[in-house]
Amino acid sequence: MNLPALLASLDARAHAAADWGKVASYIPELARVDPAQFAISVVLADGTLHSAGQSQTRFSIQSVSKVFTLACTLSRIGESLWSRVGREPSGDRFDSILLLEQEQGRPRNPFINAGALVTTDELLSGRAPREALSEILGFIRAAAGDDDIHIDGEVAASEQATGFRNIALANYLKSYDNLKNAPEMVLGTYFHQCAIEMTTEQLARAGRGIAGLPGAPLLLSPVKRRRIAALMMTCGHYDGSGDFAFRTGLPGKSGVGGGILVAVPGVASVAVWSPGLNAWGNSKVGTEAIEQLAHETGWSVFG
Ligand SMILES: NC(=O)CC[C@H](N)C(=O)O
Repeated sequence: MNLPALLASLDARAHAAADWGKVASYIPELARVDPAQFAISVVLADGTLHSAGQSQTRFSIQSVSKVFTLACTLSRIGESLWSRVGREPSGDRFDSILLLEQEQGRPRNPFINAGALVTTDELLSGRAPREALSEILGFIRAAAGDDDIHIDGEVAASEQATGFRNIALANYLKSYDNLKNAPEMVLGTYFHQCAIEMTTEQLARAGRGIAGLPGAPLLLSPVKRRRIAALMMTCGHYDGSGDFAFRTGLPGKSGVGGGILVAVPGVASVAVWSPGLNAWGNSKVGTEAIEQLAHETGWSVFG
């Protein structure tokens, strides 16, 4: 397989796309992003990095951050997280409130917004938001081996001003006693973690540990990385998780900024970015590129 040529062909194919999908419009800063952009980066088990497209362009990782927050929270408190958050796909949109009432304020999984708010609440546990955020950023920087990874304050402020659904979710969780900290503190931390910006190269490197690549910084036990990857597979694309698994056979976590982090256990860590989204709120062209990559390489957790 000639990976550089394959990635170049994915870039060319992306730019031939008649329909890039629609950028997220509910966060004003993201609504301004040009959808006609594409980047893909792959780190292989031998440590080599291969990219095509705008792999030096920083984008808002949004919900891809939930993977790293979950890793930090599991490292901090371990299994007790699961008394407050489930591990089942929700079958609903990422920002849905529907099941929260039926299930007494215990979110289905850590990747839908309600579950991510609880996970962030655990990480916060009485500390100042700045401390929890520096733990998340510290984890990502160490995982990527790169300190030049930061939070875009304008994106965070933009979501803080308009994130009424998340504000509703946090208050609803609090009413069920499933937030320990004040909703404003949790929301502030969550909006800032979502506003971390990275290039696909940085994200692919940060995903090496979750993919279990040799030589990755040892930040996660094998059990934790397998569990995180299992949740990516079953819940990482919300109500589009089944479709993503069917099309790619790989665990992935998407964000409304158009990024997707994909783990090919023991083989590769992949990051793709294209800001236009499909109907589920996952990168449209990014998903198509991962589908094609999996098809051409034969990469799949199903052998
Ligand atoms: N799917 C996402 O990426 C959602 C993240 C976004 N910050 C939100 O909470 O709505």
